[in-house]
Amino acid sequence: MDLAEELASKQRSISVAEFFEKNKHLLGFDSPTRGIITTIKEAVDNSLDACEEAEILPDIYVAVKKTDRDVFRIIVEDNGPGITPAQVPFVFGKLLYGSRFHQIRQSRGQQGIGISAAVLYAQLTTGIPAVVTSRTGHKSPAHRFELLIKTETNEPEIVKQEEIVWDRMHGTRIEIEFKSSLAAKKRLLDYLRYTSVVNPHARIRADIDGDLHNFERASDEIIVAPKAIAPHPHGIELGLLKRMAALSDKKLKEFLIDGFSRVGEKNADEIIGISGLKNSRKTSGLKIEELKSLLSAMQTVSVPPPPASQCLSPIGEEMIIKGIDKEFELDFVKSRTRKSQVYSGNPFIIEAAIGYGGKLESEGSATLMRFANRVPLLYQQGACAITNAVSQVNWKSYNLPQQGIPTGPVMILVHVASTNVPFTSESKDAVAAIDEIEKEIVLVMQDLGRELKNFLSRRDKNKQEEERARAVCSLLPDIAAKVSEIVEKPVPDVSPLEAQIMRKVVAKKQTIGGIVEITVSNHTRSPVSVTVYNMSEDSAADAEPKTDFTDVIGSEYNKLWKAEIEPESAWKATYTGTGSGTLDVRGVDGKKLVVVDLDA
Ligand SMILES: Nc1ncnc2c1ncn2[C@@H]1O[C@H](COP(=O)(O)OP(=O)(O)OP(=O)(O)O)[C@@H](O)[C@H]1O
Repeated sequence: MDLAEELASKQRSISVAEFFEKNKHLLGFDSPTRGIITTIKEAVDNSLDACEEAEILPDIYVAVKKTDRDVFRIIVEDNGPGITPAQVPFVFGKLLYGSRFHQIRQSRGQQGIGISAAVLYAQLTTGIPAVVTSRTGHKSPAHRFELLIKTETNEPEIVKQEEIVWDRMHGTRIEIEFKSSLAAKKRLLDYLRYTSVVNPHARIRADIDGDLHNFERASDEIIVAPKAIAPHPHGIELGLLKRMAALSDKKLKEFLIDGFSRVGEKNADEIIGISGLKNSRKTSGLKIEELKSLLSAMQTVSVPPPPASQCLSPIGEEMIIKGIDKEFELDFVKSRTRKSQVYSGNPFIIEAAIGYGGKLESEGSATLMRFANRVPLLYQQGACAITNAVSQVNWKSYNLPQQGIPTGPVMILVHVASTNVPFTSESKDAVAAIDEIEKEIVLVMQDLGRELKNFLSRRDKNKQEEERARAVCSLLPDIAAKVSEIVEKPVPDVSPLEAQIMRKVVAKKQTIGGIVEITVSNHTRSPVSVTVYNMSEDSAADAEPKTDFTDVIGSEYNKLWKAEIEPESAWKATYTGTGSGTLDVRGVDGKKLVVVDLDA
């Protein structure tokens, strides 16, 4: 046998499951430790996507339980729409099977590979079948499956299937067991926390080997999944055009108008004119050279950008702040959602936030939170376009030291939302270097950098003022003593004067529609509690908080008005009140600091 024949005898096709079994690192299963995070990430992404599609507020339960020395059971359960029993084996037991691959819209999952890769990993390391329970509504029973993947054929193997009684009305629960370790527990918790920041509508409860964590929702606003759009003429490649043309029975002009986003009569005529083709041609009969001319004409003609508002779902500035506020304590935070842009025909939106101070580490690099389609990116930070763009900014001009990314108590969040996030690999760890995306990130960082600089200089000015006030106050008792000695009067109590100098309380009143707005700026180092009194009946000195305010404040009475004000921060509240009132600020010890008459 000659060499060619010998080689030929060894040739055989490779199933996709076999390929990924060997190349599991490509899907984020490069180490047992990482396996846990990747599995939870894939399952939680699916749960959030499914809840959005069904317009349900997500309630997700995540558990990691040690079952043996190095075997862990991962459980993810959601209250989503469930999966029909006919689909369950394929969703979890076949790679490259999913509902999103062919749709042009923002979604977390794309390739139909994520969760089945986790099933494959489990069968590789422990051989234990994945257990899936799913129910599609109260009228249908729940089904429980034990599943494996036939690697040679990439087909599901149903080890067991039964109808069971499940106390959930609808939802899906997956249980996967594989060899791993909890060495990356911190990263896992970061993943859950970051997921909660960019999905403030989701409630996530986690039991990490007995350690319970609750990530509450900060918003009851249901997120509606964006709508799929047709491909944009500037974002299409020859292969897809060839397939679309072959499958269509339309004439050229109709094919262009119906098959592509933003192509109207005028653009279609222009494209056909430039391509040199006849409008009467049916696209299924176009030859490869003709398709090439058509493609080139499609990319030459100027067509409005794809309808981003339809197919993208940015988080929004307010929601980003809500998400950050519920998970981090910061002195300052600002966010931005940029206008949509396009790269190679794919629409994208950049959102970002910058936070400072609070409980952030004052040493070392800033906390950089990278997200793509509301999913945190946890690995390959150095290889990501987000990191590169953040490092390109000259942070020193915003008074921040930097070593690549800024250093100090800074938190930076960047979210890339797109119908086609250009990841560097299938494991979706890092965003590829696309000029248009990097440019947008640099711009948003510069904008937020200016905001942070303003905050820092305001804070420094306040600090200076406070130091001056402290210096004056330290002299007051001596001055009072000296003056009393001269005028031969008893030494007066200077503490109210000290209080006035040290504590700046600003009360703003706007009586439009009976709403009074109060702003309290506390420049003391000690926390203060704030109480509002209605002074129409009682005297300022010994008035009790009036219950007529509790109507407005409700059960939040204590929580809201006893709120601690961080040094150097402003505090704002709105309440409805008609009578004249005073604002009484007391120290934690109950000592009256200052009373401001709201009518003054
Ligand atoms: N919890 C769930 N609830 C409802 N449907 C689900 C759930 N999990 C998965 N699915 C369905 O199964 C399909 C396949 O999921 P899978 O994780 O394999 O791929 P994907 O999320 O589409 O893409 P990716 O490979 O990028 O993660 C999804 O497209 C979705 O239609």
